[in-house]
Amino acid sequence: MASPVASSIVWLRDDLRLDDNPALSHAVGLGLPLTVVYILDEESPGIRPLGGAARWWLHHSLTSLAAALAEAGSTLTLRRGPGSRVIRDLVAETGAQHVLWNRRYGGPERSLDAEIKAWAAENGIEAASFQANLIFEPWTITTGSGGPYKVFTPYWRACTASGEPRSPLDASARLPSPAVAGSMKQAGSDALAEWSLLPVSPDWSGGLAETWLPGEAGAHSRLEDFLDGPAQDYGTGRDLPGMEGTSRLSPHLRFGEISPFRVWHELRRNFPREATPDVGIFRSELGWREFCWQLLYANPQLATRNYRPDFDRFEWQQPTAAELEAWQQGRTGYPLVDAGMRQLWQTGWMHNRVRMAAASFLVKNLLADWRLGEAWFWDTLVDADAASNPANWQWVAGSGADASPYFRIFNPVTQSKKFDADGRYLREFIPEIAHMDRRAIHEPWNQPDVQAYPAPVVGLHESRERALATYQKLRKDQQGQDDVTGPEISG
Ligand SMILES: Cc1cc2nc3c(=O)[nH]c(=O)nc-3n(C[C@H](O)[C@H](O)[C@H](O)COP(=O)(O)OP(=O)(O)OC[C@H]3O[C@@H](n4cnc5c(N)ncnc54)[C@H](O)[C@@H]3O)c2cc1C
Repeated sequence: MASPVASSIVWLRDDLRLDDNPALSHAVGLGLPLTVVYILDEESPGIRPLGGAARWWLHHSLTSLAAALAEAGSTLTLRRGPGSRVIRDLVAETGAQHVLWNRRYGGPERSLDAEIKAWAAENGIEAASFQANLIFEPWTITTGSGGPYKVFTPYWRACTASGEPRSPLDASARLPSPAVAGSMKQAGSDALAEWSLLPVSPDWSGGLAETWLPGEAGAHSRLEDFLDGPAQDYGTGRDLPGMEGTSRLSPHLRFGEISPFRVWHELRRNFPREATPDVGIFRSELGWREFCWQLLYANPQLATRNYRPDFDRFEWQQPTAAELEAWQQGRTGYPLVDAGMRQLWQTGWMHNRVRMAAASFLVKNLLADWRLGEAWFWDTLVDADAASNPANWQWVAGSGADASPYFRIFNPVTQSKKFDADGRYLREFIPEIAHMDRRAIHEPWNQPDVQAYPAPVVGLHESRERALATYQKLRKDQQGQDDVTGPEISG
């Protein structure tokens, strides 16, 4: 049997793109036959299986990636199984001497990558990793004492003071071919359909398909639309759920269909005079994404453990099945919460301001453990992100880093009047109350013609008092103090 010629493997993970993909660029530089693989790994220890909406996204994103690779003269190999076993198999099958990937930052993923690197070193194979998905890698931004930041503002100041991020790398029009006839085998691939990533019975994905175009082209067109419009007025527009005031790049960033370096530099190119306040605010939102990842890097258990251990004794209440269902299905009787939860179910996405209000309602008005909400979002968000989801849930719950203080209880009625004054967002998602005028729609229980819409599952006043009393008990237990400190803020 002819010995295989040298070749390389690029293992794509959360970087489903050709543009600004340093691992792919490195492979192009090597010029060797190239196997590009995506591994569906639901077996390696600690890897969190994707939720339903993310599986839907992944299916379509891989379809789009495969087409882009084919256009560049390559192919996408799909394999399922534990990452380390699959990579070893592929190396054996193709004779690859280089295994290349862009770095991930979650605990189990890092262990897996380290294991493969060690195995590669023992076997004389080059395993090289690259920076692609975070602009500021967690270990590069540390406090004076060398630890991770716990507060966003100084963290972001340190990031932005650390120099201009590198320029993005353009995609190569041509990738090395995947096989060399006669000497190197082309790796066999699973068929995407075998992975059953799409929902079947029932197929709940119609609203997702109407809303999104997963893949690199969809990501770039979202960015262009944003730069041409909402970016100019982001500081105000981002708070108004009834209009498209934000970028909606989150699922594209989650799956790495667009590089944060590309987003950063496109902002620079479009707004050359140093940032209007709106651009600065948008950039700092990208910073929150980076901050969440550095939190996860330092706290791999962020989705299961309180960041602040004092919250371990917080007396969350198990919501009744009816309460939890009402929240999940958008039937709490509070229009802003319900519109958000219905938007989530229909489109796989929810506006940030409404995420905060809906999350606050669950953890404060219903007094449910934040992990219940985090798990629901994990299953239903197309942008469900291993760092941003738990970090934001803990932020709302008060148990997280730089968190909103527990006594900050969003009032869904005040929020709705303030940020959706004319009720446009509420009308879009709650047909039962769409006929009400802009004053009535925020408090439909005061209206005579509201039969089709549920009555509130809890009273805002009592549930707020209960939440504050529970928090006060925690503080008392821990500090021997009587008082709940801090001002009362209701939205
Ligand atoms: C309870 C809760 C759960 C959340 N779960 C997720 C999640 O799983 N995945 C996720 O990407 N975001 C999450 N967020 C943050 C935020 O709501 C979304 O990133 C944002 O709504 C996405 O819309 P956009 O792309 O239009 O954002 P834009 O306003 O256009 O912001 C641009 C980008 O900045 C990042 N970003 C903005 N706000 C935040 C933030 N608070 N934390 C981290 N990154 C941010 C996102 O990558 C976003 O795409 C959550 C927020 C809350 C309150």
